[in-house]
Amino acid sequence: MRIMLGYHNNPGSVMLDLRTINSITGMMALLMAFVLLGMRHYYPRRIKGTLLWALSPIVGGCSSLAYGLDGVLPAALAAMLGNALAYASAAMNLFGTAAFYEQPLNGRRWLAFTLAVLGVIACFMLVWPDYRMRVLVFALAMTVYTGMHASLHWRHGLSFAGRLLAALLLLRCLILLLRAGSAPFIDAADATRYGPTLIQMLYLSSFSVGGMLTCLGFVLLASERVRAEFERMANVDPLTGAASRRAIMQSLDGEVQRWRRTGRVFSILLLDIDHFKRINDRHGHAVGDQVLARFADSVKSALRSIDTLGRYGGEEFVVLLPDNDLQSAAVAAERVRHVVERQIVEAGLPACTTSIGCACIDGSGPTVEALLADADAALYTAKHEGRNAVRLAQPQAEQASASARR
Ligand SMILES: Nc1nc2c(ncn2[C@@H]2O[C@H](COP(=O)(O)OP(=O)(O)OP(=O)(O)O)[C@@H](O)[C@H]2O)c(=O)[nH]1
Repeated sequence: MRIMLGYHNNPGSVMLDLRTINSITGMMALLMAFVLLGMRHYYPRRIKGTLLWALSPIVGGCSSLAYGLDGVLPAALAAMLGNALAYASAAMNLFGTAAFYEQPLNGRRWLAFTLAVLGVIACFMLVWPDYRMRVLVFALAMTVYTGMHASLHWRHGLSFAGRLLAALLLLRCLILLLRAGSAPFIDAADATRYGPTLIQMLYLSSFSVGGMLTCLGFVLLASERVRAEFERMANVDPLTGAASRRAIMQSLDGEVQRWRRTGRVFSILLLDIDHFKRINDRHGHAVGDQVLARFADSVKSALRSIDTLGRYGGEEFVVLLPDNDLQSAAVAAERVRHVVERQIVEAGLPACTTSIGCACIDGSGPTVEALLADADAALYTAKHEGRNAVRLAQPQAEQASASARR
């Protein structure tokens, strides 16, 4: 089937031919590449692969240029250079994606594969000149690259952008297979890069329009990751891995709402490392940081998976214990106190203990602030009575009569 893409015999109309469309989309892909290059300066360092993604369309553009040097350079050299750069561009996309999802890929194996493919294409160019075989081998090898790339996005990109990229790349695979399947029927005498057949048009568009959409997908994917990363940074304390103060306060608020709706009680523990200032003063701030991180790990190891540890500030932490009354919270607190005391020494860090105040929503006021104030009062008692101890909040009526007695 042959199609005509543009007619210029009507002087009033402006029609674009395939070459123009390719040039425009190629330029847009380059623009996306520069957007990615610019954006990556603002990405957290943990986001990998974006440099390779940004370089890929640039190398792809060089590949098109190299094909266009036919006539300036010997035809075989221009074609081989174009092919090599096209594979380099595909490899950059593939390895960029592998780095983004932190999936290992064997670079040597892919290099060997690419060199073998280029060797075979060179043979069909110089030893047994056969344009159809060159098209077949090039398209099949590119299908392998694109298929692997699509499968990475399919398996690891569970977001909208990941799925979009997987679908785009699968479509490109299909077009490449069509191109490979049609290779034996190409009219070799008439074979030009911009030949006007439908498959040729789809094939070239899969590189130009498809390349531009892939770049757009990369920008979306990276933006999604940046948003998730910032959310994680806002919700997780970087030193200890515990929930940030903002996140734990949100969890406490949610738990109070749940209690109001369902009546299911919960308790909190307020923990404070004893004489932490001394550890800093004697061993230095860096060791103090290690103690804090180890402390958080130890507390987490003594909790259930549904409990949440949050850093309240400095060396003070809060634990949310869903479905716990005050007595079971006290049992959990004793377990935490023992585990912390043992594990920090076992880790080779300066010995330290913790004081813990427990409060239950049932015995406290019906707000997060009242609950924290009760736990704080219990913690104060634990500190006051010699530290390394667990104390329970007194029900408010008892507190009132106790302060009246004082
Ligand atoms: N290394 C380190 N120290 C911190 C951090 N945040 C707070 N601190 C230190 O924690 C210490 C808290 O000291 P204090 O509030 O006097 O309490 P303490 O020495 O633990 O005494 P008690 O609570 O009464 O047992 C201060 O020296 C803070 O500088 C941190 O992120 N890293």
